Amino acid sequence: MTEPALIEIKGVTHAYQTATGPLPVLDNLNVSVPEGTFTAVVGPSGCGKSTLTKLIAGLLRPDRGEVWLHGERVKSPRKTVGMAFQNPVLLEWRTILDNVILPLEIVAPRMPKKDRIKRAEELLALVGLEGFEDKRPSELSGGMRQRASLCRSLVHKPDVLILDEPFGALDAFTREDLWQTMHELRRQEPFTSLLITHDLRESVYLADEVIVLSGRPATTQFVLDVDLPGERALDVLYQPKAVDYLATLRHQIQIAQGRATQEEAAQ
Ligand SMILES: Nc1ncnc2c1ncn2[C@@H]1O[C@H](COP(=O)(O)OP(=O)(O)OP(=O)(O)O)[C@@H](O)[C@H]1O
Repeated sequence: MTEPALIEIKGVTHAYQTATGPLPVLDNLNVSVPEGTFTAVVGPSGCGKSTLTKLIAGLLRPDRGEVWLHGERVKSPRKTVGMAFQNPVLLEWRTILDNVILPLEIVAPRMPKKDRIKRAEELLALVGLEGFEDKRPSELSGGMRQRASLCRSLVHKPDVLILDEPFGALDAFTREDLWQTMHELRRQEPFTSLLITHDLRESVYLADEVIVLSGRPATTQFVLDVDLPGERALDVLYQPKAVDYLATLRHQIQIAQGRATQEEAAQ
């Protein structure tokens, strides 16, 4: 028997209740993320990508269908999910180290303080923030704050790391640095991740599989298996295979936006 995937979205349908009536956002969506893999989700703006992350984290309940995490049905917020967003929301009254430690205070209150500090310091060193432990968030650049936020989302070793456009607000060079940091983090402490992004290059560089969602209400329109080496240098994006992937994804997004057809994509 094959192991169930770590994240299983089975036939999920969801609508928001608005003043003008229900707004259908997800329609019979099926997504499966095996343990240890990195899945990226792309799709037109407003199609329901963030809604999907809230369902996985247990912050929303689907109208129909089921969300499973590690063999358990998700019915309420989960401590075993780490999340990082476009805006890192670090607490200014805490140092960088204390910001990173915060999830351990909630999830592992009995963990000795020295162990919490050691764990946070190790992660900060891994993302290149050694020496910045005692700084306040406002003393760091945007890219450094996002690195600290990644440490905070991983400090309690969550089953799954959900990344909702975490690099979207960064300049292109900082973003590429962070992509490499993600590969390094994954190598040092493997985790299962679901990344929401608008950046197709980012999806191909980071993910093992890219899921293209259709326009709202979203369903799975296309799945790309990224057959590139696990350890990727940035130049991989200029190799013919990656360039083909990017062209395919661009076309699929145009289809999702209603600007092209599957027949045109096949030509
Ligand atoms: N709490 C809410 N109540 C009502 N409508 C909502 C709510 N949250 C999101 N929506 C609407 O649901 C739709 C999907 O939103 P969602 O944030 O999931 O899309 P998205 O694909 O992540 O968007 P983007 O790519 O622009 O970040 C949007 O039209 C949004 O306006």
